[in-house]
Amino acid sequence: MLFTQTMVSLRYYFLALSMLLIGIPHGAIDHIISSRLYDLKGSISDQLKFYIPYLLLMFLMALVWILSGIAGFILFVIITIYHFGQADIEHLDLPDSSKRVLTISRGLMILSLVIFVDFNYTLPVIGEATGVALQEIEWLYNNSYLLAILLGLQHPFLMSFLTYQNKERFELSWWYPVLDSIVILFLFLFNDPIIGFSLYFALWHSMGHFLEMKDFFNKMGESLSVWKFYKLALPFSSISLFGLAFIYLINNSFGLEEKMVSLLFILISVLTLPHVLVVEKMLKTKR
Ligand SMILES: CC1=C(/C=C/C(C)=C/C=C/C(C)=C/C=O)C(C)(C)CCC1
Ligand SMILES: [Fe+2]
Repeated sequence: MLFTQTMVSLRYYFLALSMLLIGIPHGAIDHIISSRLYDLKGSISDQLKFYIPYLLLMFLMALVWILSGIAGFILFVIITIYHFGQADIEHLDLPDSSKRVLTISRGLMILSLVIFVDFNYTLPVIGEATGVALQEIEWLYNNSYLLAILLGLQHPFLMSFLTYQNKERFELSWWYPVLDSIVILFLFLFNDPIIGFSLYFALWHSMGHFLEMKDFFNKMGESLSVWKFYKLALPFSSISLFGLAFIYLINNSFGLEEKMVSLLFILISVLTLPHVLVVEKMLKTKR
């Protein structure tokens, strides 16, 4: 119990550390990836070819949130499911149809676990962001833990089924991805959602992305060491961190935890839309 309480009191440090070490940097080299993808040089017109669409997409996402919290949230749910699923499933040697199923199933598992394992905490946060008091929808509230378990369990099941069916492609290790999906399920079921999310975001999502980027650089005849990665990510990571610190300070003086987390949540989603499209293009090009 004491251990759990200590962990919960430290959860925002966990989240900050995970975002600082890799969550933010993994998106902060989108401009470098794009310059390789679209063969952009240092000229102003080439730079604008990246920044205008990228910023426009961020603006668009912010606009959706402003116009309708629920529309912003639904769009974000779709993007997150796809992006989390894709980043984890892409490297598996499976037929495209199985990959598509597993991408959705994986993203659905992770997002549902984040949202439903501790709905007393997350539903008010989402309620604050969307303006819809989800925590007052009785059916949802009463069945949250069941939803977490069902939407969580479907993934290891589908994964076992589809990897076993293709086991000749994996030789002895068809069950590795199954084990991996069970580890994630347990990671979330027995943890605070913020801690579960931080660990998943740093150790699976961002790490997987880093390896894909490294691979992408190699295919382009360049290298990407950890050191080079951080150096390239430094400018935009610093900007994001200053922004976050600023919001944190402002909110702290008004002091409302739900408001702060929900704002963080909206910001993540604004940054995520263009990022997802860059990653999508990178993965398609790599094939
Ligand atoms: C619901 C919810 C959260 C979910 C965050 C998500 C789902 C982030 C997705 C990020 C992506 C897709 C990044 C891509 O690189 C938080 C912030 C943990 C706080 C508690 C409520
Ligand atoms: Fe990502």
